[in-house]
Amino acid sequence: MLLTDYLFNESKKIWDEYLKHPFIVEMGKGTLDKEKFRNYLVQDYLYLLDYAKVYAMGLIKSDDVNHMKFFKDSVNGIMEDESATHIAYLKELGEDIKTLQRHKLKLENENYTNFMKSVALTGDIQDLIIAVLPCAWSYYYIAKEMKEIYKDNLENNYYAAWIDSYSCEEYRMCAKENIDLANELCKNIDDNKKEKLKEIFIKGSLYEMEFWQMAYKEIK
Ligand SMILES: Cc1ncc(C[n+]2csc(CCO)c2C)c(N)n1
Repeated sequence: MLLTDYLFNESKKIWDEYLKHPFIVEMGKGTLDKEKFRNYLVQDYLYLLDYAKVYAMGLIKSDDVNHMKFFKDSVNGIMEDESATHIAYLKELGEDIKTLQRHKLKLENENYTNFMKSVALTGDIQDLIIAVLPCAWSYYYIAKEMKEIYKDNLENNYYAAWIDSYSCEEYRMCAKENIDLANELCKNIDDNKKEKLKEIFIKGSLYEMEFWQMAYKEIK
């Protein structure tokens, strides 16, 4: 069995809870409070800056030129393409884009990015790719499921562009490249390492849930 199939099975319960989370359900129905969405995007913009640093560390820890290029291209994709969807929504919501990076990280956000940065600094390249995988993969999983569950609700849904940006073919490929690299880098691991990687993957999946919870629970 592929390592990523194993990790998916071990975390599926958590991932299916994402789909029931009120933030996701209300986005799907189009009823989510726009102020909550705006605060979420500001936090997520800051999150992406730290996330890009983790991929930059992946480049440093790689010893294969194709892997280096993957991490380089990922930094670019995160800092240009993904941030662009955030910025388009944030502009429309009246947020001042020039001062975005001055916002303060909320605790749950900081805990999550500190976790990934610490794995990136103290672990090996296998630990690193597994720490970022719930992030790179779960958004595709969520958006793809939302597209099906809420298919009759998307025409005039304010959040349809968000759902589209994470369920589109380009993003499917992005998630797949991360999954494929994880399987390639981890193809010769022993059972101890597999157990360690499972713990990293589950922790990342739980931090993703905390992020949705953080986004939903407070307006500011
Ligand atoms: C909290 C949080 N988790 C995951 C993503 C999704 N995401 C972040 S970077 C990236 C590209 C993968 O290389 C993707 C899909 C997000 N935006 N915010």
